[in-house]
Amino acid sequence: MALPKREPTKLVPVPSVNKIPERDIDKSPILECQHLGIDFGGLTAVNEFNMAIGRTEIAGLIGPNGAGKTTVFNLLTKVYQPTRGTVLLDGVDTHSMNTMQVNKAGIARTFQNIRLFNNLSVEDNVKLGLHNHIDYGMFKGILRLPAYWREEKIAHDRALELLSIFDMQDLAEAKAGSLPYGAQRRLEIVRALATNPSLLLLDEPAAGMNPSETAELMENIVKIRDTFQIAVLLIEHDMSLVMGICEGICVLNFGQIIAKGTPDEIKNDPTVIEAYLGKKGEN
Ligand SMILES: Nc1ncnc2c1ncn2[C@@H]1O[C@H](COP(=O)(O)OP(=O)(O)OP(=O)(O)O)[C@@H](O)[C@H]1O
Repeated sequence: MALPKREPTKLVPVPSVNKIPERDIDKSPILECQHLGIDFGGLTAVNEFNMAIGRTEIAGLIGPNGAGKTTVFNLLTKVYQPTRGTVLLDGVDTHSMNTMQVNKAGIARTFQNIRLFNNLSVEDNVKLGLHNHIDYGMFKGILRLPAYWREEKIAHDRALELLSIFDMQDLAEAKAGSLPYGAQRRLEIVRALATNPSLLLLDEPAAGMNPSETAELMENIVKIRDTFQIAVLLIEHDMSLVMGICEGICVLNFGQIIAKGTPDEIKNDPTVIEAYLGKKGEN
């Protein structure tokens, strides 16, 4: 399947990161999941998962431990093939795509447990994400032709530009494994952004962060959405983050959607309170 090549978005200054726009979901969703489900032997981990996400929406996927949230991410990124249902990315069925093809088509993700190349530099970790989109060419690389150096310079400049989102450009030469925990989480997001996604999946981005790091992360997620004009779907247990920046929230319990709505609707939904928020101590 021929996928349209997307130009990387130019970074532009963001006037305000506090403005939450109207949900644009009805205009034309970037992602649609229809009757999505997966069984592992006798266990139905996810069933009848129906969700649409607007092109510049920040959406949340919440639910108790084991509810099926990461499994949904694994279905969207083709780590798992669904047992049933359809995923449409920008209207295109991802059924026949593998993980790499889904990434090229526009879905990038970070992981619950950080997965960086610890012995590579920060810059090289970002360049690995850029690789999908820059044509180094084997012979150009081996022979170190001028075109190789031109593309290498483009990759270097783009990596620093992306790192500057989190003010990490001065850390470009540091080993990824030497960074503090919060910075490693930020680097994972930068590396995902380097693949030029139209939908960014963040699996517990605030895990292990202190409240001030989480507040900064919230601003940065909004800034990323505003700058790149992309959609973000995040899994998070930190309700201040979810309720603070998500426009639409989907709640899973035992693999089933039990509620969907705006933060206010979710906060006041008795099923959610009983299944999840109540148990978490009225966050
Ligand atoms: N590869 C697999 N084989 C068998 N069962 C699996 C597999 N992956 C996930 N599961 C099961 O599917 C269910 C959902 O797991 P999942 O990790 O998606 O939950 P989660 O909502 O992300 O939980 P947490 O918040 O703890 O990360 C669990 O019962 C889990 O044991």
